[in-house]
Amino acid sequence: MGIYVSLPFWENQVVVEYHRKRMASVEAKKLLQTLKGEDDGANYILHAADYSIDARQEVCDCHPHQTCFGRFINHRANEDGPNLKWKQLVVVNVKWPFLVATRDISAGEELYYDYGVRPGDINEGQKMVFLMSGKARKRRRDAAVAMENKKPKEVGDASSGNLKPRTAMEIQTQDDSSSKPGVLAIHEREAGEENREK
Ligand SMILES: C[S@@+](CC[C@H](N)C(=O)[O-])C[C@H]1O[C@@H](n2cnc3c(N)ncnc32)[C@H](O)[C@@H]1O
Repeated sequence: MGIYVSLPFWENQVVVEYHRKRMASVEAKKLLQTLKGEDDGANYILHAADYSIDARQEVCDCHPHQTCFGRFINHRANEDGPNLKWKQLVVVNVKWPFLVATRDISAGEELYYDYGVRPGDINEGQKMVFLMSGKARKRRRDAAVAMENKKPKEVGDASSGNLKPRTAMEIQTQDDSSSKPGVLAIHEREAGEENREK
């Protein structure tokens, strides 16, 4: 589940309070030792400087009939452009964590903030499968294509086991009648040779 907004927000506007049970960070750290996996809700605990908010439960004693929307907001790392960041605001002399828009947010957008965790380092041994943002997916695709373009292609007669690595190859459909239809062959393009595919 994630949170999608039905109204627009503008940059720096407070979107939601991360409100639930407040506890000292020392206490939260002890609690984390007892939580084994993400099913225990460890990722619903937000750590501020000297206090933490335990939002494992949907409701809290002071708001027994209201859910905390902040606890449903998913993670997106800062480099992938989350649209929220958390900020402490003082309410009646007490600091509380709020989620504030990092840019204008349009109605219909999903909310994200950076939990400050990275694959491999979440709460010592706990696992979180990281969803990839569209941008991160594109970066990975582009990197794969760049790698593929750099890689020397191997050519030759596979049946004889006589594969010769070559670079700067052109791959086109086999047009030799003696070969099986549809099999790909690799032809080295001579300088000035016409492109046989055209
Ligand atoms: C604070 S909750 C966020 C709301 C959660 N999606 C839900 O439905 O209750 C944190 C949990 O959401 C999931 N989550 C949040 N961001 C994620 C991401 N970028 N990739 C994968 N799972 C994510 C993980 O299961 C994590 O333990």
